[in-house]
Amino acid sequence: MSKPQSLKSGRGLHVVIPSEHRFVLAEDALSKLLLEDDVRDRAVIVVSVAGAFRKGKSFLLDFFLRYLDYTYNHGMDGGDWMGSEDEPLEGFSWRGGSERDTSGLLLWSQPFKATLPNGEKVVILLMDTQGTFDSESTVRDNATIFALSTMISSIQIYNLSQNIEEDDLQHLQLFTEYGRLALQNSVGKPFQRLQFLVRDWSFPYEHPFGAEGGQQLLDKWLEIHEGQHEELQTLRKHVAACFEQLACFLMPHPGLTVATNPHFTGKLTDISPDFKTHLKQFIPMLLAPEHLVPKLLGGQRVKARDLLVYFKVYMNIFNGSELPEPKTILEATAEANNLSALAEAKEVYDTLMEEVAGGTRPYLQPKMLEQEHRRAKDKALHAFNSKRKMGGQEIANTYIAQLIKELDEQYEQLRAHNEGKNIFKMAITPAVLAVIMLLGYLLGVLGSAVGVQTFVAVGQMITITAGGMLALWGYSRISGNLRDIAVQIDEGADTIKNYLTAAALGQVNQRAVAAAAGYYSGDDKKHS
Ligand SMILES: Nc1nc2c(ncn2[C@@H]2O[C@H](COP(=O)(O)OP(=O)(O)OP(=O)(O)O)[C@@H](O)[C@H]2O)c(=O)[nH]1
Ligand SMILES: [Mg+2]
Repeated sequence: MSKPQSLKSGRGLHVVIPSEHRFVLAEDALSKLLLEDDVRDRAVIVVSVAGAFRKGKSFLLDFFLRYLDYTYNHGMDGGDWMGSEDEPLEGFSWRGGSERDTSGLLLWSQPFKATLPNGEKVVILLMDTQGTFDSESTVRDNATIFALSTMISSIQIYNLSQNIEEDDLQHLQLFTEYGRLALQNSVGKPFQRLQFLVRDWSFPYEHPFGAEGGQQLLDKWLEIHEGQHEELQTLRKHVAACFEQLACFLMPHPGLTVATNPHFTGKLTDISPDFKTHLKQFIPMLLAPEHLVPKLLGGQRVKARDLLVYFKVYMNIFNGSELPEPKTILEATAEANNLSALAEAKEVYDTLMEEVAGGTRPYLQPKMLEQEHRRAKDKALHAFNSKRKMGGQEIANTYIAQLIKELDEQYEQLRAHNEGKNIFKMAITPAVLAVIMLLGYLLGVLGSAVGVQTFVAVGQMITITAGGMLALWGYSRISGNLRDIAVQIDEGADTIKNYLTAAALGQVNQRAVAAAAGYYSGDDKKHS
């Protein structure tokens, strides 16, 4: 048998390192740890502790280390694994104070080799995590660390202070949902065991310290009953659907020295006996050989060398651009408010425009249509602005810009649709072009009759050009291509039509004036 390793020679190995709100995998360190000869082919048990910062996570893990060292490095069983009364607590870095300590993810540099009751050789890895909700981390940072540690571990300990509260469950929902997205098409429940651990539990007269009281409290919290608001039900169903096993343990307060004395070094003498008693229950409950939970993915045991691959894949996903950005509750609510106001404003616009330019309405003069668009747009903007929204004007402004863009696009479509209704206009362009062709032809005939070749050439050119335009216009109208050119031809034909109409009317007027003048002069003669 190999010589037992000393805990003192181990250390917390930084395997996921934060860097400017992204996380970097320390691949070399992780490979060295997981690809070691007698480790790589063993199934892994990964025990992680996660939760809010400054709540004694690393401190707790150092007691895990003592138990694991005693049981698996020294092969001892049942005795006093906690160590001597005045030995400082060492291992993963922990300390008092209000500033966060742990960053990223750490694994203990010495994997503990264990044998399950069925003879299977496994390896236990302890994971310490960056606390959530410190002043430096974004929602995305918190979600990434929590989700990643939940995905990698077979037991995730959710470390809570004093009680389980609704927002603890809401954060759990947000973070596990983020992890579930990253796992994509996993079948069944995506994660294994979630162990709630309530620190400083102060109501043992309601639910006693330990696993039983914890289970009572957890059952109460996760209960779904009739009349409960749907939102609360969804949250509870989500938590239950994410984990294979859920459990809870209530820990007593460790005493004022632990909580407040800056010179406290972790000596057992300074810790309340109640706390130590419950640590002695809690830790073997998770780490004794018969309670170890090997890491499973897709129903298969994960070996240490596989874990390395999973780390790499997950890190790529979290650092990539596929996952949506997790948002603060305010951001998400503001977005929802603004989106619903935007939808209502669009409805106002659609209803007003439907009345004047809907499918069953006749063709409308473009100028009138534009006026109606302006009016409906103003009303829509007014509807958007008068709706109460969270998030302030700055966020609202981005949605106003989006609303204006969408309404203008809608107007463009209505305009094109309106043009399509103008049958008269559809007939004008080919008629004008046909008249021009005819005029060109007549000019050619006249030219050859009087023997002026220039007239013949100009006439032919006019006929050919007008014919070409007619063909192009027809092609565009049928195929929908070259719409700009067709619109220009329409405009040109319209101008020529107006000019010809004006000219013809001018002629008619002149004749009428002349006829009237003739009538009166004839009359005069008659009357004279
Ligand atoms: N009240 C109370 N304090 C505790 C408990 N366990 C440890 N502490 C104290 O909490 C402080 C923080 O301990 P850490 O283990 O560094 O806390 P952490 O959660 O790892 O903190 P971060 O790494 O910053 O997230 C230390 O002063 C511990 O003495 C507990 O059960 N209750
Ligand atoms: Mg810590």
